[in-house]
Amino acid sequence: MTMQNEKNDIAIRLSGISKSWGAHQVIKSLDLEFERGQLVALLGPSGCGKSTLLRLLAGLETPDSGSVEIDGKDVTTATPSARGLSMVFQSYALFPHLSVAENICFGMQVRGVHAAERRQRLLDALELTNLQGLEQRKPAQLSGGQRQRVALARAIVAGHSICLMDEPLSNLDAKLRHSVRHEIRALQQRLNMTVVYVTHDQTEAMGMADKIVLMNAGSIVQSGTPAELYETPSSAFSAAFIGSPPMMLMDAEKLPAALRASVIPVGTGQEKQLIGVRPEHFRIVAPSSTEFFGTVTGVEFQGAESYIYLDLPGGDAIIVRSPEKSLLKLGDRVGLGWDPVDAHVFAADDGRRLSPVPAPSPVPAFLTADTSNVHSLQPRAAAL
Ligand SMILES: Nc1ncnc2c1ncn2[C@@H]1O[C@H](COP(=O)(O)OP(=O)(O)OP(=O)(O)O)[C@@H](O)[C@H]1O
Repeated sequence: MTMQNEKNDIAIRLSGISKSWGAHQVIKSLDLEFERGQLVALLGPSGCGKSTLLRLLAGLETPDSGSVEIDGKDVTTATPSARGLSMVFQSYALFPHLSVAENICFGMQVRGVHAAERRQRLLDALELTNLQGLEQRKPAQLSGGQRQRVALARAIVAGHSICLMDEPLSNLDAKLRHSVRHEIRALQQRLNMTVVYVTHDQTEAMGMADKIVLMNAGSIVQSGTPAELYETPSSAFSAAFIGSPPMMLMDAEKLPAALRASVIPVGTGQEKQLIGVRPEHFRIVAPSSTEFFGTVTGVEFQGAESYIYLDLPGGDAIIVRSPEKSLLKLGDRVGLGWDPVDAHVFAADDGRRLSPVPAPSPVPAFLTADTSNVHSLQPRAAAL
């Protein structure tokens, strides 16, 4: 890849961005790049600075220091309209007195886009967002999901390749959230848009994003693909934030010595540690085969799996995810174990990861397999 291409693949670059409100530093000297055509989720707990970061990107706030580059141009002090971005907010921000079509076309009209061009873009956006037939309705006559699709259509007709979204699904009920989430992802991929997507919902980020930027208290805690964050959390914070239920963190001192010794990395035995295991990686075994036990405090049947709530002798409580319908009852005592490769060790004081980062697993054979037969199938498929 040439230097020129490398530069072109970065849609947005933030360098040393800081922002304070009074004495409260909300964004702490942050560096971040957004690759073109990716959906990147800014994820983190309430108040960690996600929306502020998005507003700095949009030009709705100015950073105290650092720079914002879009498509290789410094836009740190540029107005929102000069940045060539579209935005979708949780509140939809639709004009109540305008119809769906008028809401979608409003920005184009203001910018003086020719009527025929406006009409064509409107028709395309209505089709992409599945809003045909609703053009004349007012926002009050639409469901929440339809209103959010109008907001999406408005972002699409703007024709910008970068779209910023701030919790666009949080006003929708759980079922609708799932379907609109799927629609947003499909649209983003179809139009090859660069989307920066703010959410505090890790399921949403895991399900939609090419990359997750996990934030806490104004800093980036970890960034990577959803699988990287899930499989190799860099800190106890990442481990406990990602996953539903998240990784279970147990005080290492309260676990049987043999179990502890099987996972603690050499040379780190002096400090207090937490051992993390994902709920699906616990094994329920016969009590006679282990020194590690738990007492059942609840069982939740979820259809495809069961969650078993257990109290551990040291006082920790854990959730075990079982792929079967569990027959365990309250008060049952069960033996527990895990495969050492599925345990993660963190420092108890600052939460940093102590266990080594495993080498990336080899690319599965089916992804590198000879694809000549795929090509040979194409003419046949075309003939059908
Ligand atoms: N205009 C403002 N004036 C003063 N403080 C502000 C302002 N905007 C945001 N803050 C503060 O900055 C911090 C970060 O806010 P921000 O909205 O970026 O967080 P967030 O991660 O998006 O949270 P949420 O998920 O709750 O929206 C919060 O403590 C908030 O109170």
